Amino acid sequence: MPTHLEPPSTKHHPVPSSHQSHHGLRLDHNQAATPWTSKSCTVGIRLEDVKAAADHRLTRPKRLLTTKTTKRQLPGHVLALAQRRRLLIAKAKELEKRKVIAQAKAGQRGGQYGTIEPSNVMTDDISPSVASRSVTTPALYVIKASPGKGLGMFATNDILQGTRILAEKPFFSLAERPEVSDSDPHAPSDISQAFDRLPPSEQSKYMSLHCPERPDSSSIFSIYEANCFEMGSGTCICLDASRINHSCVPNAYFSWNASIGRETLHAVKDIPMGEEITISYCPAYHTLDERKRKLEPYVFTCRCPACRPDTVFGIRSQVRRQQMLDLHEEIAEYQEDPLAARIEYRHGDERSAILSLVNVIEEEGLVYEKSLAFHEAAECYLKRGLREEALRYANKELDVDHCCVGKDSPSYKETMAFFLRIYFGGEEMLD
Ligand SMILES: C[S@@+](CC[C@H](N)C(=O)[O-])C[C@H]1O[C@@H](n2cnc3c(N)ncnc32)[C@H](O)[C@@H]1O
Repeated sequence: MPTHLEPPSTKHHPVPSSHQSHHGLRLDHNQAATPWTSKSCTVGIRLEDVKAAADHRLTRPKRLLTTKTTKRQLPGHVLALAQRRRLLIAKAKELEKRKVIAQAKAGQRGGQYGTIEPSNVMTDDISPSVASRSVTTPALYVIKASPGKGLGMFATNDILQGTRILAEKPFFSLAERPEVSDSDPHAPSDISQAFDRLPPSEQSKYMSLHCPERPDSSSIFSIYEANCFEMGSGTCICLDASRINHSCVPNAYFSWNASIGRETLHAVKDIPMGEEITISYCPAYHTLDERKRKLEPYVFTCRCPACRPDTVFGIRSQVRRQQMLDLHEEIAEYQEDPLAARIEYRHGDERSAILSLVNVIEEEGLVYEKSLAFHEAAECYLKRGLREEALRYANKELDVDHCCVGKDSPSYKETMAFFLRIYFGGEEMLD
């Protein structure tokens, strides 16, 4: 089953050819190796964080004053940045205030990226199983029939982009055992033993989850494969999250947040009340045929806009997905051998290939994938000594990560660290 893979500390570019293991809702993108440089940071800018980090840094005078870069940049440049920062902070506060008002009007609680605490966020003083059960009357979504798809998750309010829709504790989990198989790190016996340890009432909840008809395997195994999510180095079942259906152009993003020990779901677009909330069970860097193959274990035919070759969007999507793959390869080539790449490819340099990739991703209506592209763009500008541009793209990366994983996610914090390293001195500051 498709699984959201959120590695604890790094993000990697997707490499379609090596994507083998999409069991359950395990999201593959984090797992994939990549010819691109691995990304060691994460998400969306909150100016308060920049300010807090800046203040923190300024209270560490020794390090500040012994930094070659800082000494060189203190005059004028720092003052201008500080001035700009003050203006941006004021603007961000105003925007935040407006968003809170808008969300209050929409009947939601909270009002910023990642700050909404939906009613299904469980407290630590109840067991995961009880907690999962308590997710029956969530504020932002309802689980109900989705025509042709079984059950699905639907927005009960207008949900703003970046809102944390769900933060669910695992119902039960399994440590990964790569020795079992590369593509399927869980032995059926691991799953049935974990199942046997559940109390009968929990077993019946487990058995009520969707079970694809697969004659080759037991129901307990098929249910796990069709419903499990990546969870650090293992996988888990979350009762509500398991009801989210797939779209190749999803409106939400699912990831494991190790800081809070929960699977989180964020709106990557504004989701109108009544709309189905969807995630992608497989990586975006796949052609239509490849996606079909990846989705086979789930035993359904995807009819999302990207999988409709009878529509204009569907036709164009096929071109774009191929472009994404080609650009991915081209960027890797520029990083490995720029001279050879310049002869072979039309873009002339890595930077313009990355910017083309960002455009294609945007046209395709994908969001999370932009984070990696923005990161590459930031690093690329940094390599050329174009710090302001690098900062601009690191800032965009931070925004995407903020929207997709939330500020409390370790990967967001890594992206913030990356952003701040550029902000405070560029590449020389990278340690
Ligand atoms: C993790 S479950 C999702 C919730 C499930 N619909 C339910 O009733 O519990 C995965 C299963 O949902 C169905 N499904 C998911 N996305 C779908 C889609 N886009 N179209 C049709 N069926 C879908 C498939 O049967 C798939 O095996």
